[in-house]
Amino acid sequence: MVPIATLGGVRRGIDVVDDALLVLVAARARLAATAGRLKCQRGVPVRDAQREGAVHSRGQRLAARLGVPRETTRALMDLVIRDAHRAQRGWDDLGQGDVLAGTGIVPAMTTSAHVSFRPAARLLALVPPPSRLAPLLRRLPQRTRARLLERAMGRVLAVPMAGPDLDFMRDRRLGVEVTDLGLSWVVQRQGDVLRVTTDLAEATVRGTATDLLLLASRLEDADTLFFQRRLVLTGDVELGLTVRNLLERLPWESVPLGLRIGLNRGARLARAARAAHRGATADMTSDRG
Ligand SMILES: C=C(O[C@@H]1C=C(C(=O)O)C=C[C@H]1O)C(=O)O
Repeated sequence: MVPIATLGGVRRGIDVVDDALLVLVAARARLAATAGRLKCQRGVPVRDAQREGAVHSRGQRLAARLGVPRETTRALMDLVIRDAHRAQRGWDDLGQGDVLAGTGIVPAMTTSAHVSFRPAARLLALVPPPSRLAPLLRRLPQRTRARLLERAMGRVLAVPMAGPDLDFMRDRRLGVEVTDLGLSWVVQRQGDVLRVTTDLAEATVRGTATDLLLLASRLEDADTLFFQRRLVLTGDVELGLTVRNLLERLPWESVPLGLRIGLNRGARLARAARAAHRGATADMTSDRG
């Protein structure tokens, strides 16, 4: 029998998620401190019940799509809003923004609580790069990984599959290789579904997890990614070019909204984390130099 994921492996996954949660909570508090400073400078009250209501509603809308219970969402949003108030303490106590406005007097907190993008970049640099997640993913049995990819492709490509766009994929074998995760699959259209097979690929799309996610979420277009060679096609040229053309004109609006939002946020986070990692590496190099 194929072993199911181990408890130790699952717990390492939970640790990664917990780390990411705390990084996001810290980033939110810093942004809230900046919002507090800006409101104080403009002379408007730091607390804003209307905005808090909107924050709760947005959270509930996304939670409903993701299947997160209402109560969990309510409690979580309450907690982070309370944390924002804590981060804004000082601006709130001044409560005299309108008095200070126009006087040229800048409260001391402007400098101490000032939030630049560098601390945000430092926080993002804590998000584990895909290469650190690779061992975790590789622990999943091959069959589970294959089913996950089949389900993801099934959802993203449901509409083009129903039309003629993907007819060319019938009985053709396309490889997908995620270089930094050390993972690869060969996909074949069988009937009206895409299946992962153990046969050799005729053509392969290769790229990092972040670049493939940027492609899937449409934050960067296929043309740019291939032109800059961040995505590379190898093997059967004709099949490769057909796939490339298809990627360029995939009907993005046909992807379910919840999935589009999830992909978009995931891709943005991955891109920002990658930029932060590169920045951190550059910093370390220049510190040494
Ligand atoms: C961060 C802000 O300040 C406060 C904190 C909020 C939050 O945590 O979302 C929302 C409204 C304000 O009470 C803001 O006005 O955006």
